[in-house]
Formats: sequence, C-alpha cells, structure tokens
Amino acid sequence: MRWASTKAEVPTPFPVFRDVPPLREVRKKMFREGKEVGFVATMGALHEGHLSLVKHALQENTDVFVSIFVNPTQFAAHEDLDSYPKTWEEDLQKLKQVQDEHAASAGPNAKSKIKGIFAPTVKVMYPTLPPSSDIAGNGSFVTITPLGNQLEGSSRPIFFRGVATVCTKLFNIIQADRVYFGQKDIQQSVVIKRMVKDFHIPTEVRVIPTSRESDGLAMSSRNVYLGERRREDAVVLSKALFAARDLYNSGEVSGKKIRDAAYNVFGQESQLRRKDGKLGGSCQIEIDYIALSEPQNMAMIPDFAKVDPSQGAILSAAVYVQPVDEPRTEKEVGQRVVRLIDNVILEPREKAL
Ligand SMILES: Nc1ncnc2c1ncn2[C@@H]1O[C@H](COP(=O)(O)OP(=O)(O)OP(=O)(O)O)[C@@H](O)[C@H]1O
Ligand SMILES: CC(C)(CO)[C@@H](O)C(=O)[O-]
Ligand code: BAL
Repeated sequence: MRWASTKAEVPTPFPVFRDVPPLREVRKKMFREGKEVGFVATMGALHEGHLSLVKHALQENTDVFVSIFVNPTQFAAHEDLDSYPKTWEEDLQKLKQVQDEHAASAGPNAKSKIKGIFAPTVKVMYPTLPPSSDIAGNGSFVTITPLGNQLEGSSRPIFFRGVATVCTKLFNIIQADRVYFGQKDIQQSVVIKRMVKDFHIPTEVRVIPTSRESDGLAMSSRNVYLGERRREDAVVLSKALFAARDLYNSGEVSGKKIRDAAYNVFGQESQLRRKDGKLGGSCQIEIDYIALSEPQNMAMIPDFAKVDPSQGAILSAAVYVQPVDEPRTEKEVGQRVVRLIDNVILEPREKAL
C-alpha cells in the first residue's frame, strides 16, 4: 500500500486530490492504460452503507475514486451544512480497511484498488460564483424537473438542483465507467439516472441495496444526531415500511391499503408507548410523507389506484424526529430536529401482459 501525503506531516493511506488538474493527469494516464474506473460520491462521515458502495465498486472495476465533499448547494439556509458530521481520519481508515479486505479476497478483481480520494474545496467545485442556496440565486446549475420537484424535492426545494449540479461536476472530473449510489436515497438515484441519460453522460449508474442496522434502521450519517433515546424510537420508520411491504407481498395491491399499513405502525407505536406511561416514546416523530411511486420515474400512485404487480412500486417515507420531550442531559437539551428518509421496493411479482 502506498501512503501519499498532501501536507508533509499528515500521511494518508491514499492519494488525496484537492484540485482538478492533478486528478485529470492521473485519469488521462488511466485511459491510456485501459483501466475501468468506479466512482463513489459521498459527503463523508462514512458508515457501512458507503463502504458497501465502495466494495461493489472494487468488485466491478480496476480502480475506484471516492469523493468526500459536503456540497453547500444542496443544503437550504436553515439546514445542517455547518454542523454536518466530519470524520476525515476515521473515513480514511475505514476505506483502507475495505481496500485491505478486498485485496485479501479471492475474487476476480482482487487487485482493484482505491486510486484516490477527491476532497476539493468549495472554491474548486464552484470556481466562478460563491454557491447559492437560494432558489432564485444565480449560478451555473443543473435542474431535473419535474422529477426533482416532488417528494424530497417538495420538502427540500433546492436539494436536487444542488445534487444534480455537484454530480455533473464530479462526473466530468472523474469520468468514471460506473458510478455507485445507494438505494437509501432512492429518488436521488432516479434523478442521477435521468441526468446521465438526458445529458448523454458516458457512465453506468449502479444502485446498491440499503445497509441497515440490526433493528432495521437505515444507516445514515445523520443518525449520529439522534442520541440514544431517539435512536430507539426512530426504528418505527423501517418497521412501518416493512409492514406495508409485507402486506403487498401477501397479495394486496390497493395503494391506500398499502400506505395505511405503514401509517398504522406509527399509530400503534405511539399507542404502545402511551401504555408505558411515556407519551409518544421519548419524542414526537412527524411524518413528512409516505408515498407510493412507480419504480422508473417516481410518478406517484394515488390512493385510489392499484400497484401494477408486473411493475412493482417504491414505497418511500420521510419523517422529522423532534427533540426529546423531556431532556435529561446537556446533549438532549441541545438536540436538533433530525430528518430521516427510507424506502422499500415492492418487487414485481407477475409477468407483464
Ligand atoms: N444505508 C445506506 N445504504 C446504502 N447506501 C447508502 C446508505 N446511506 C447512504 N448511502 C449512499 O451513500 C452515498 C453518499 O451518501 P451520504 O454521504 O449523503 O450519506 P448519508 O448517510 O445518506 O448521509 P445523510 O445522513 O446526510 O443522508 C449516497 O449514494 C447514498 O445513497
Ligand atoms: C450524491 C451526493 C454526494 C452529492 O453531494 C450526496 O447527495 C449524497 O451523499 O448522497
Ligand atoms: N444523503 C443525501 C444527502 C443529503 O441529505 O443532503
């Protein structure tokens, strides 16, 4: 393993690229050598979900780039840009471990490696104007509508503009054969697929299943905001989605009944907690949306309609986890609202006519 360093005193397990030209140089050479490049875009604070994308990328390519960049243009002014978790050293160690485990495996691509980490500054990524978080703000942006305006886009109006813009830049810089995205952010992966198609970007978009904690909670960098007691309550989100998926798998196709099965779990959970004498668990969990959509374009399936079993559907949800009702510690006093998202795929189970 080669240890490179950007600052003489801080060795890193992989080359770290802070600017575009040195990465382009390396990439040019890789084109000449016929390398196959995979790319994983992240905002850091890496967990098993991110690592699973990197593992898939190592298995399917000769070389992998990972980006760590907290992209300001996808955060609204009231969101958590300034407090977004940063764990740079741990991130590099986790990536090194993944690479070492991959090298020790007997798979066909065991020689693949993480070629570098792209960790640019905001100025490198937005060279002309300071990035705007304002929907009417000036700048060079990529918008994917109406796909990017619904569901997550309806609650976070500048989110997909920011994601599509930064991913266009990242894809232009890395020029990967394959890019890897997580199913946890399913609408994001559909937006990226649409962007790649509509802008003729020469890359394949691979979507990797959601990694979950043992109780079902989808892994997310933002889970660290929850703290112990809200972490226990947050499992209701995956429980609700799994209950709705079970109902679909038992043969139900009514859009309303499937969504109701998810809503009912939220209702039951707060009832159960009331019996314990604890009103609504440690905190209130507000449902932002529970939505059924068509798998290819995320078009909403209304309550009066049925899921087409030959197509299947996506059931996605977002919740706001409020601060604990009765804080017991300093940390709990300072808690912020945490927005969590998750989804399940209702798999096609009949052949199309
Ligand atoms: N649990 C997970 N399973 C699989 N992929 C995931 C998971 N969580 C995140 N990813 C994927 O990792 C990539 C980078 O995501 P990101 O850095 O925003 O992490 P995150 O955990 O989703 O953070 P956040 O808490 O901000 O949503 C995205 O493609 C995302 O879908
Ligand atoms: C794709 C992404 C890295 C763009 O900033 C981000 O939205 C994320 O981490 O999912
Ligand atoms: N995982 C998507 C990035 C975000 O929520 O900002």
